[in-house]
Amino acid sequence: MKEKQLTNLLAAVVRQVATEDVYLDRALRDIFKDKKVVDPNIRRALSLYAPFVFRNWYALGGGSGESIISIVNKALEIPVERIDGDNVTPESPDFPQWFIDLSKEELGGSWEQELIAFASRPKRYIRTNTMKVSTRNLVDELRQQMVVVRNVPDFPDALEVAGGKEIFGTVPFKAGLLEVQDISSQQVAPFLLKDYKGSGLVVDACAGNGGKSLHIGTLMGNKGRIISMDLYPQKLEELKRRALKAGISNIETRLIDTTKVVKRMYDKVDFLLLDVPCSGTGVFRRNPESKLRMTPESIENVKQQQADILSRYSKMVKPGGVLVYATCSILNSENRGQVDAFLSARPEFTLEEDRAIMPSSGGDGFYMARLRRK
Ligand SMILES: C[S@@+](CC[C@H](N)C(=O)[O-])C[C@H]1O[C@@H](n2cnc3c(N)ncnc32)[C@H](O)[C@@H]1O
Repeated sequence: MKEKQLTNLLAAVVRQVATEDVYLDRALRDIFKDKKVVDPNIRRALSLYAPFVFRNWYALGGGSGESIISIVNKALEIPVERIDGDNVTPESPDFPQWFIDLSKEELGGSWEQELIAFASRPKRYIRTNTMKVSTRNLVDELRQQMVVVRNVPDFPDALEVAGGKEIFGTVPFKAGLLEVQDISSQQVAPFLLKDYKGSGLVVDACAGNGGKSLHIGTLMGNKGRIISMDLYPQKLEELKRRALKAGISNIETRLIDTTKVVKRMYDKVDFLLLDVPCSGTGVFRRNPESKLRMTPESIENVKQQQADILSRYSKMVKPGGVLVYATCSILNSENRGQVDAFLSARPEFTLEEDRAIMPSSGGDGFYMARLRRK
């Protein structure tokens, strides 16, 4: 009876994601709410099997005409303990052939190791909001809430969530004592502010919901000035809500509704972050369903946006100022390739340092480059 329920619910989630373009997180959240799935074993099984199906989509027959129910049945043949224990290492990467070819071209000899790394479950990380609490006290508070966390070597403000109660329901989360943020993404704000000495205008020009802006605000100790920009007002509204909750008050938001918004800032910015839209090829572990939607055209399209943003927004940087270009892609053509093309067109910038974090390191695939205007 329970098996039947699990099969039906899993098939419903997979169908929604595969055929209706719904995000996996969203489909799971909706099914937990709408269908009132109360049995904790079924909830747990669904949240393990649904991402597993998409991490192994092609191996299970997706993309070659197999029915959803047959894909789901094949996945459910694998015992839940194996999926939970992260023990399923595929023999080959689970991607369409065109992406495998592209990865060989872009990543060289390490392509297979990196694509296979996406088969494991993502680790979950949080960042202490040091404006409100020390990491040590946060660990105590989370333990009282039955959340199992461990310290992360070399990242004093980061914790890995190893199990226990779901973090979103806890008192420390509701009180804004922490942010959920991948360990790779946590490297960007310190990379941007490496030479920040307590003064200078900081702009996060592709700020989205504010993951990086909040970290920047925290590192600046709520002093100085950050302008967070984006094309979408609803994202900036969410950023403001999160900043309020986190107790960060040095962020000002600015909607890019005309080209003038950026032009007005030419030559004014000391630290500019361009966390540009990208293919998301570094975060397949977290969003395994995104490989079903990606096409060669969508990647080309996003590369044009990156080049355009780099070319126009870099004019905001003042002489002597810093520009950090970041993506959550593993493709060289979106990363160092973009930076090199930019540098040859704009010799007034020099590259100080760049860092490519690959998925085999355990976190999301990420790239960041710090350039300085002469
Ligand atoms: C990778 S996401 C940023 C994530 C965000 N920085 C964070 O840490 O949560 C890229 C963002 O760029 C925004 N965007 C896309 N095109 C843009 C443009 N031309 N100018 C500014 N923002 C843009 C998107 O709306 C999206 O929020």
